[in-house]
Amino acid sequence: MNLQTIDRLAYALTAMNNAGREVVLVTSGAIGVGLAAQHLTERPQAIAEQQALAAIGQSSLMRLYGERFSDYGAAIAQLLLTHDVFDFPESRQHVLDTITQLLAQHVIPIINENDSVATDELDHKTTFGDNDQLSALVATSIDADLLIVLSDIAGLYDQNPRRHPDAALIPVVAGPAALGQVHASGAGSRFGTGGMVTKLNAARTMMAAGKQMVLCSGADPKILLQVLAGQPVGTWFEAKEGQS
Ligand SMILES: Nc1ncnc2c1ncn2[C@@H]1O[C@H](COP(=O)(O)OP(=O)(O)O)[C@@H](O)[C@H]1O
Ligand SMILES: N[C@@H](CCC(=O)OP(=O)(O)O)C(=O)O
Repeated sequence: MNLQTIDRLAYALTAMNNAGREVVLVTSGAIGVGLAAQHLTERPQAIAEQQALAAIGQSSLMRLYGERFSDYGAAIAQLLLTHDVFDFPESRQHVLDTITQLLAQHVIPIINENDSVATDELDHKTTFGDNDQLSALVATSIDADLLIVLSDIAGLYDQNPRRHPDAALIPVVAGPAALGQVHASGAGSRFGTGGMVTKLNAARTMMAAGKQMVLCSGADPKILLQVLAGQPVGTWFEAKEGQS
């Protein structure tokens, strides 16, 4: 676990919250923290083992967030969601009502997939759903102005920079037609799951809802403050051509 990054994330999100922004955090990490707790170095293949690790890791992850956010004086809450919550209007509405209440009370909702009850239906197949899509689903459902995706990479490149050192960062992708031209592939690290493909799916969801998304490095979460200041960091996905 990268405690310094979590600390900086808590700092940046609290600063945003204090400035009057409504902040919702979608976080991964349950399985990763579970792996560390069980002294494992590789993610197991079996779904049941991964679900058990998520159950172990999620509570530690939240304890950590709880400590860090309270250091900065922010209150947090946990929501664990599965994709089907959004398929049923009543359950979707209950989730939205909960988030609305939390935001009204200046509490920062922290959302992860409820990995231990997630099934292998939908597009989960042999793996869990990805938090890139979940974050886009949440962002569009709550009518968020902006989705910021913090990744292990500085943004979208014209080809996978792990394989092509001469790859160039794409600062803006304006509209679905431009997104259609982009090449991307799967996960870049041992712990990442979806790779760029799932991030582009998230961007597609945001664009379809007429919303912006920024993809940037999560190495130093203070980058969030730069994004909100409109600085040209990472890749900005605009809903339409000519918006940036
Ligand atoms: N065109 C591309 N631009 C940037 N990254 C790419 C691209 N194609 C594939 N990737 C890979 O996607 C990875 C990011 O996805 P992933 O590892 O799942 O990240 P995270 O853990 O942040 O969700 C990058 O580290 C990189 O290896
Ligand atoms: N819900 C899972 C992670 C899902 C996921 O999208 O992971 P990642 O690709 O690391 O963002 C967890 O908390 O471990």
